[in-house]
Amino acid sequence: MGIKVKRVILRHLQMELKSPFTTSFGSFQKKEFILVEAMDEDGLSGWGESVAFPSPWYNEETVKTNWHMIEDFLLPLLFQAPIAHPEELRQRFSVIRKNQMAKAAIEGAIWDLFAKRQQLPLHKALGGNKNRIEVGVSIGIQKSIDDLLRIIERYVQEGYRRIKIKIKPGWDVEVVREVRRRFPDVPLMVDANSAYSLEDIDRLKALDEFQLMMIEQPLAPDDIVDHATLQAQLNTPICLDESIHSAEDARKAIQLGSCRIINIKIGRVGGLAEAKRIHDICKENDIPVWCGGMLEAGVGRAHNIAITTLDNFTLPGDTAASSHYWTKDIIVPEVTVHHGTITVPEKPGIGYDVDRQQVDIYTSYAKMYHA
Ligand SMILES: O=C(O)CCC(=O)c1ccccc1C(=O)O
Ligand SMILES: [Mg+2]
Repeated sequence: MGIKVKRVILRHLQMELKSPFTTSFGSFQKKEFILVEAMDEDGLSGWGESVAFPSPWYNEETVKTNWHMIEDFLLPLLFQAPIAHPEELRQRFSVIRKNQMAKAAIEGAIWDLFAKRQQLPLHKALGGNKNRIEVGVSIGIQKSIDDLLRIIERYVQEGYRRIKIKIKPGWDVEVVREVRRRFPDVPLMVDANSAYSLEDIDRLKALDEFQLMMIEQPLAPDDIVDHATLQAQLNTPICLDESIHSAEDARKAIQLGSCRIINIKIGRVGGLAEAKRIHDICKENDIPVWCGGMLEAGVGRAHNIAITTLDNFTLPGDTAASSHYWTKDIIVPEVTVHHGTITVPEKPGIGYDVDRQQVDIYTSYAKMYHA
């Protein structure tokens, strides 16, 4: 008795961020994204969230390319035949090259539906084994070092398990030095979002003196070769984010020595099944992983919590509390963080109820598709 998806609703949502989030590649004031609702013949709904942004700054996908890929290619494949297990979608969607975030949005909704039909929380359906997860917080580039120090102070007091700060040329060594002076023991890491090249090797080596947990994605978003050269000359572990799009990428990066840690984002790698494969390959090779963030609303956040229960997610991820981003999230209850941990919900599926009223408030347009 496979899952027969009868209808899918795509909604385009816009949510104001509480404060702008600035990276080396650009600044976000608001979040614009696609919410996927997939309904089966019994009227159950599964939810997925595309993490593509409106502009192709982080990767090449956008909200509009995702809508196009989903509407014109992925939904016809989804409606083609019943689904015995969500892991089948990886194969079914493989005729479509790339477009991982579009695929993951659909696959995520089907995982939720699958878990609900089995009366299982999503984390159990994925094979996870934790009832709490540890989380950190990612802090954007600020106007001044003083502003940054004040913000870090607040999150350290709130109990977040590690602090990640965004860096770029001109906002790096001096900033990290001040942060370390003020917080000598806080678990600290930096994320460059590909703002450097091998020509900057001296600047990157200068970060070695600050006992950083890792440097995330210093070099180009598609590179694993230069990262291997860099890792050989750095003591600080490199963590890859943008460069890893699949389990195959992870295998090659590990073989080359391009990183010692991998950030797994469900959207970036094409879904939960691929995320699990990356987790497994990393585990076999003693490479710890953690769950990255894409400023997700509640549905994406819930998926991140579920995948983080797999046992090789040993480092705190970027899944901060709903209230860190939003005045009001789209799930009930919202995601809350206590002493730097999130209690994993035990209700079937993603474990949170989608607040349809709130979804309507944020929806600018929607379209329904029938099998
Ligand atoms: O709080 C979060 O969701 C993580 C924020 C973050 O670091 C990020 C946000 C947008 C795009 C890329 C990244 C990243 O991890 O590189
Ligand atoms: Mg990153």
